[in-house]
Amino acid sequence: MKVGLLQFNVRSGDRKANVETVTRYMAEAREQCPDVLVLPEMWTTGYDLVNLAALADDGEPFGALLAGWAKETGATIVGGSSPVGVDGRYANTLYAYTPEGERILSYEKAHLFGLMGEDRYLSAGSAAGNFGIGEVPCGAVICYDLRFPEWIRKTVLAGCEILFIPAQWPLSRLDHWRILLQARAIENQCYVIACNRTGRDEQGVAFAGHSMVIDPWGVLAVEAGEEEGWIWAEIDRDKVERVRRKMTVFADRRVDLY
Ligand SMILES: NC(=O)CCC(=O)C(=O)O
Repeated sequence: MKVGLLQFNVRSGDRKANVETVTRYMAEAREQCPDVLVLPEMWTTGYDLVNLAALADDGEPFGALLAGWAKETGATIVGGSSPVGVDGRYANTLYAYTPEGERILSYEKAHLFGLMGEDRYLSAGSAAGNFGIGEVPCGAVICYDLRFPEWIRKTVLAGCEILFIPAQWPLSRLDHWRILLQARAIENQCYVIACNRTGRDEQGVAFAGHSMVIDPWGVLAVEAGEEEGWIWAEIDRDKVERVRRKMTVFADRRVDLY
């Protein structure tokens, strides 16, 4: 499975510019014959939460754009997230689409990040983000969800060999980003595919980039720097099976204790 992660400088409040950027990169991705493409968190609008009512959509055209790119590239798209509003309730929502343009996941971020104002403007989701890419069981969480191992373990116990994590994670906590991603991969013995944004927002906050793919043994398969663009990795599903067989963490859990 060939996976591409796109990190770019998301323009706050400028949906048109962000869509243009991704459209340009999708044309580039097609040349790579990808299986899966991943986008960052809140890539359509950034964190312009004060203007949420004007910027959010009801799932369209966000969904139609992703479905179109999935068909155009022939890849499953794990489409990062966007503010989606229904009945005056807004959620940080992740969609995924098959290459045929069928939606296979709608996941709402479960843990709202107060330091970026999410708790004041957004509603939290409460359903786990399990889905499948063909026969491969996958899961997804969004950014701050990464700090909640219980939530991710629940997703993995429901069946997950590849965990996707779109993010807008600041450069000032790059060490947390890397350590937590590796820990989630090691403890859950699954691939972690984490796609972060780059650049600075309008308040001058710098974002880390450093999108990465980590294998089920915790080894970095690929890691971006801070520059914009695609990074690519090959996922070997057998590796998950080998690691889980070698070290029987799931069978060894003390479910009588916790
Ligand atoms: N967008 C987010 O959820 C950011 C989370 C974050 O920065 C953290 O340190 O956690």
